[in-house]
Amino acid sequence: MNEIFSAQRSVLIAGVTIDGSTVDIAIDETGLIASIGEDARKTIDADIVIDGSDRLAMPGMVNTHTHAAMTLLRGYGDDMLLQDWLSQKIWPLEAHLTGDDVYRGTKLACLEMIRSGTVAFNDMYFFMDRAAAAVDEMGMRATFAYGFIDLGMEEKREAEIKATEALTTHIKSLNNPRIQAAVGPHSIYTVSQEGLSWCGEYAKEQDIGIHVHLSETEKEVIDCVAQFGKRPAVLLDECGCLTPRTVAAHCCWLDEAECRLLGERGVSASHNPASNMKLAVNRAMPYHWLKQYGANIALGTDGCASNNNLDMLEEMKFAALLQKFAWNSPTLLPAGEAVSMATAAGARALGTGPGTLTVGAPADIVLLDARAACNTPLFHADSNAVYACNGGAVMTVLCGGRILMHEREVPGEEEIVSEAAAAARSLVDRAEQAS
Ligand SMILES: C[C@H]1O[C@@H](n2cnc3c(N)ncnc32)[C@H](O)[C@@H]1O
Ligand SMILES: [Zn+2]
Repeated sequence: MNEIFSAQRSVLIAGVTIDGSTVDIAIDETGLIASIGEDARKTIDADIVIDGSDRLAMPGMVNTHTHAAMTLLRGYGDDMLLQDWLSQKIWPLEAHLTGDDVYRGTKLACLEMIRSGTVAFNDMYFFMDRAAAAVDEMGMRATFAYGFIDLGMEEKREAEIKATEALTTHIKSLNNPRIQAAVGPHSIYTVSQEGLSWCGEYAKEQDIGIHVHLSETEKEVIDCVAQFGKRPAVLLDECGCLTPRTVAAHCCWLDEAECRLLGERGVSASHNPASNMKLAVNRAMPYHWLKQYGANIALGTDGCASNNNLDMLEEMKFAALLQKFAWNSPTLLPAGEAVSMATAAGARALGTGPGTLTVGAPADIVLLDARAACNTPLFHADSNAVYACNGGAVMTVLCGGRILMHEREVPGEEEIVSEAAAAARSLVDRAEQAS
């Protein structure tokens, strides 16, 4: 059994169901889908054969907004207002984080994501070299941005610039096609205009993406208009931070003109419905406007302290339900669109491929249990995936043709869990001793 996890080999998924038809998926040793069809098994002499009977194949999911190592803060502070939650609970604890904590927390996050069908994620946090090491070991894809926060102080800005440059240099030196760097200005309320402009220019110069929080709360918009006389998306745009490689998380309080601006700039909006409802930001991302103006609308969970898990199957349901409820329209964001947000749109946001099960695409593939209660009866696979199932229905996960989980087994799981639990305990102890 363990052999199947070890190395990159050619793989045949035999007799699996896609869109109601039974097909084979052949994956070559470079990790690409070589053929899909009734006779795909004849096209390769596969090293590994996965039995696809009783399995539904879907593209691997992409979580476009995470703070992965915040798994260690799961349940540490709940049921609070965003500003209080960040300033009273989260930031004081994060002040004690170490690189080892981030490594262990990110391993736990990867484990959780793999177990619920996610193959790639867009991360903003600290000690990102250690997060990258965790992702490399787990075999996933990720984009890493150092969370740039200067609070308007020039001295701090210099330090954040150095940290951003160091991370970019480090990630580029890894030369790992699964791991990318991005620039991570935290938000317009934690980064000065000088800082934002530096981020925009640096991303352009380095030819990398931008990962930012945008219009999460009404307070962010009101304060921005009072201070700068313009709305947050306009400010970001003037600082060069709205690009086709920008992922803007939340986007709850955008007005129609800002949605048009995001569409014009080709920005990806990451919808984070569970976090938004938990922190009661009190407005749902205007999906209809973003769609109308052609923004790429993807999906994310946010960190585990505001969700409190990383299950993208659950997140699809939250997205579909929140949009319908908030905009009073049961036809808004149907199941098929929710699946596209979690797969193709996410892959487009991070540039990891088409995010579809097509010949030539990276073999980022999830196999769901067709026999699970949540998949019974099976009238519409997308409907069950979005409205009935959660990550527990995920049986097998491949990323770039490599098998990361098979029949719900992930190598090293027990150790990852126990080390993360110990790291979380020790982090809280250190913070409490210091206070
Ligand atoms: C990268 C930084 O972003 C913080 N962070 C985590 N969740 C949110 C959120 N919903 N809104 C704003 N910031 C957040 C992390 O706690 C870290 O300090
Ligand atoms: Zn966030």
